Amino acid sequence: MSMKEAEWQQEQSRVDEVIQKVALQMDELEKRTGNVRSDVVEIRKHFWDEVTINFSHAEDLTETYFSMKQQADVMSERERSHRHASATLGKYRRLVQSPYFGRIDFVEENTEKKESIYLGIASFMDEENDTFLIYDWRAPVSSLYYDYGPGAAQYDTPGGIIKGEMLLKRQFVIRDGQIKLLFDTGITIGDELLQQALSRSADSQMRSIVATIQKEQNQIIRNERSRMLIVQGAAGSGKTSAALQRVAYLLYKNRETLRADQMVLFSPNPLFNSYVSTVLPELGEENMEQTTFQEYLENRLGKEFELEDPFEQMEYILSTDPHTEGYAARMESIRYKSSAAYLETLRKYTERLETEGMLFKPLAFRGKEIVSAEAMKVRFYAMDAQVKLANRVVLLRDWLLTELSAFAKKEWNEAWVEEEMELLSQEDYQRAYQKVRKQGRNKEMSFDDFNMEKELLARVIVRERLKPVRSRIKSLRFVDVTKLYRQLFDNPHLLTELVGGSDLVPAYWSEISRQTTERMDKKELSYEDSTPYLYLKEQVQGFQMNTNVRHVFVDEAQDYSPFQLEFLKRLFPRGRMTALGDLNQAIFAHTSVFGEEEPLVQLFGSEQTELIRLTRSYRSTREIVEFTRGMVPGGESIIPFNRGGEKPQVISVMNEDELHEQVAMHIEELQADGYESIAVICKTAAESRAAYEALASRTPVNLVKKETAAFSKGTQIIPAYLAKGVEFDAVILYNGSQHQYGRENERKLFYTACTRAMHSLRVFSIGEPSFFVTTQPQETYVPIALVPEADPAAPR
Ligand SMILES: Nc1ncnc2c1ncn2[C@@H]1O[C@H](COP(=O)(O)OP(=O)(O)OP(=O)(O)O)[C@@H](O)[C@H]1O
Repeated sequence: MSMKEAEWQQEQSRVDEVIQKVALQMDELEKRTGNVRSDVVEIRKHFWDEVTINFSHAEDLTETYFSMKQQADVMSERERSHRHASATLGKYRRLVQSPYFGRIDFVEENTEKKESIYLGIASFMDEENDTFLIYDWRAPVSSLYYDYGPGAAQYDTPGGIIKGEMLLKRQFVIRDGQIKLLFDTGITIGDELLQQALSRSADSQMRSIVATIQKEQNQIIRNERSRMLIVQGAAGSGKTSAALQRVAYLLYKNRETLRADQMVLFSPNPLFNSYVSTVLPELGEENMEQTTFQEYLENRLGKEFELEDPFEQMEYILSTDPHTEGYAARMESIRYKSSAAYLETLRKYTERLETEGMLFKPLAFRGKEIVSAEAMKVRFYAMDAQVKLANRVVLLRDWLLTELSAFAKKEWNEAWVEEEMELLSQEDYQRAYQKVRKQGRNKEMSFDDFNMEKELLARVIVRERLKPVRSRIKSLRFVDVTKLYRQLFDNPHLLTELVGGSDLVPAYWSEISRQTTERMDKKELSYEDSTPYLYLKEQVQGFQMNTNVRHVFVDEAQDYSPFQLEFLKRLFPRGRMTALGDLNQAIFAHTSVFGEEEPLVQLFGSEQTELIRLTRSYRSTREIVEFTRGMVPGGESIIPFNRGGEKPQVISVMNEDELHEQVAMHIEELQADGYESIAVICKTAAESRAAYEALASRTPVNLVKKETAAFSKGTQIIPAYLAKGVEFDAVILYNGSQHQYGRENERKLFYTACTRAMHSLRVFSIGEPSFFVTTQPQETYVPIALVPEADPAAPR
């Protein structure tokens, strides 16, 4: 037996031994959870048997309360331990299949003892001698595996840095308890394993990457120093993967203090949420909260306005002829309203409102004015100017509530109240009467007194009718935020003054103003107006904050305006932020925060900010990276992971019919080659729909829309902006012609679409391909021109 075989056998016997021990503990735990489960069921069934119920006297009531509480506590404790045991069981089930993926032998400085550390997705302890048979990949010592090769090495622990020497670094692939692959490796996590991981077929769901985390990704995962961590990484460089492993790491490291619901991920679309939702459960952790910025806006403004979403905005930009009237103004409007300059304008505007210009809506009831807008204004500006705008609004609210009470008092004796009293239905009367009785009891009034009863009934009626006014006051709706925002567009002098001179007013301002007010008249807000509007609203009505959240992850951060990130910072004042993005995939027309690093760094200040760059691209084959990297500035620094495949094909056809015939043929060819996830990526939703209609009769395909919640199996037809963050085995770019992608501002969208491909990329075009393709070096792709077949009858 060779040395290698002997080692292999030794390792296999260790695997067998560990699995046996895990299985044993699993059995015990299963029995225990079974018991706890039946306990919980029993307690639920007999909950009321154990509770003493007696409502006759005050003491009995107290006893009943404590008796119920005790039962509820017992039950929730059992439920908690049941939940915990089920989670552990889930981990053990995974461990018996594949207990670990790595081993390091390490000798700590100044000691002679060599320790072999095996790494898996969860720790496992030998109960007989209290030693770890498997270390969790997130344990402090495990970072040695990701950061070093054999030689001098060190790792951080809560007690300080531990130095020593790594003697061995070994990797395993274990499936169903059998070692399938075993090798010793140097500094990087073996290319062989990574090759294996990356040559697999793309899934409709993302997978965890714990066995092959790269050194620079490990820095993202374990970073705990900075308040703001910016990750700028090429397409497919593992930003999303690193972010998700980071969530798992933080949950492990801070397991006593941090819960999954204290972390929130902002993702590009709902489809993406479902795509990444399996990674954390696979690692034995609960999913963090997931949302989109649009969902947040809807939640805050959806009742007041019909909000345009970012995809509708994209559709407009991409499918409208740039010569159309109003197009240039809209583009400028999007650019300006998403810029830091506009944020500054709004800041100045609110500063100005501190001394003048607040607008209020009068309070009225049955045609009578309770408080006029003017009176509110006078009262507002009579307050101490040092008090912040939003705080003054709260003071005004309190004053309005007292004014309302005074008004109500005067209404009690009005004729309409008497009339209503007479018209009260039996049911309403009873209800009002009950209320009166309740109040009467508190005030110890005699109900024989008819007049008193009448007066109380009148009060109830007035209070009921004034409810909408009261709720208007309480929710601060007496401030006319809509008009305050509109003023910026209704009054050209105001903007000139705020920006500091007419030469600084954005181009097309009068057209921008017309478009904005026209929309607002219809109770609509464009996507570019929603965040600024909400910002102004919060400046005057006070900020809503979420102090529960500790970590905010912003994926595809390049699609956020400086405005939006500023917003997220305010919204989560106790949260650290991890912003992951790729400037080259900034598909929106607005200014990107990743455009320059400066504004992003300024968000928390350079002291509290750290920037990590990822330049290795793992998703696509070397050929696809070599073809696509030339499309974007700085692309030459993108390093492909060395995994080969076919060169991208660029196929030109004559017309739509031919396009559909060819695309359908290629889908079938790719399927025959074993590719399971195939995407036909289109420019817009409109083009996707047309492609679907033409292709569905030729081959089975699914149409992905913005509402689609999860991918179904098979071939997807999808607009490029919804394919963000997602990947496919093979990508067919539906029509990458010069006609479709001839504008410079479509470059990033085109690049984003092409970089979704893992193994195969085919770009079709009706007629000449886009200049994004034809400007690439000839040797990076295979051009195929399908010209009409020559007529055999024609003379040669
Ligand atoms: N260390 C790794 N080991 C194995 N696979 C990896 C590793 N890092 C990244 N990958 C794989 O590379 C692919 C791209 O990763 P991911 O989606 O996280 O990249 P991204 O930077 O977010 O991409 P994009 O910006 O293009 O959306 C995924 O299939 C992921 O599993």
